[in-house]
Amino acid sequence: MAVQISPSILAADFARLADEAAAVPNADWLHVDVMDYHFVPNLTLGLPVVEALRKATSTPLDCHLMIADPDRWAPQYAEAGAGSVTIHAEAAKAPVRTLREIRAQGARAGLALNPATPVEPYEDLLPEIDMLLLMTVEPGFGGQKFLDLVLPKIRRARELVSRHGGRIWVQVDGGVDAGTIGRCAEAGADVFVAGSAVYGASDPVAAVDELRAAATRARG
Ligand SMILES: O=C(CO)[C@H](O)[C@H](O)COP(=O)(O)O
Ligand SMILES: [Fe+2]
Repeated sequence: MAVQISPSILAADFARLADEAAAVPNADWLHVDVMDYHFVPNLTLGLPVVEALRKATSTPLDCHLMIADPDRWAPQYAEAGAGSVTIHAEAAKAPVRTLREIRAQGARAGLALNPATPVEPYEDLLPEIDMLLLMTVEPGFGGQKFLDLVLPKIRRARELVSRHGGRIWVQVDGGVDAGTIGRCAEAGADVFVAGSAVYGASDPVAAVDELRAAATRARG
């Protein structure tokens, strides 16, 4: 699968979200970080903002739910028109049911793992998902430093996914920039979230192009 870039609006100006979405027409997705002050010590936005953003842009929304009760809320994000909805393995109590409900609403279903959460215990869930999100920072805040210790897990995730037919995308999220994206791509990631590296750049379009080129080069 070709490299995909998903700029995170966490690093955008929340007062001008429609303009910020329009600022990256070359992005494959818009990454929407939903935080609830419970699963992570930060609060961002919820369903009404996702509904408004969906109407404001044709770029598909990649919703990353960092919330304590994804089983209750995730299907509603799919219903609101998100193209992809990702729940955290550490938070979901009924992941099989929730992932199936996301898919039943027509969205891609994602499973996210914190840096210290191993991938192997979730192998049996792979048939239920379309994307595995590997956090490369502790979730909760943008602008953190990329954690190299996740690189071996990206490799193991790519191996597992390949064994299951290679249909599942491997996404990395946190501290991804022109300096770190190559290592992620080389390890097997194919979808790259970047907040600060895109919205903190003077030319967000050029930043997306540069990230895509660096990841594509690293994959060889
Ligand atoms: O999920 C997230 C944080 O929990 C964000 O998507 C991530 O941190 C992106 O921001 P940056 O590229 O600045 O690290
Ligand atoms: Fe995220």
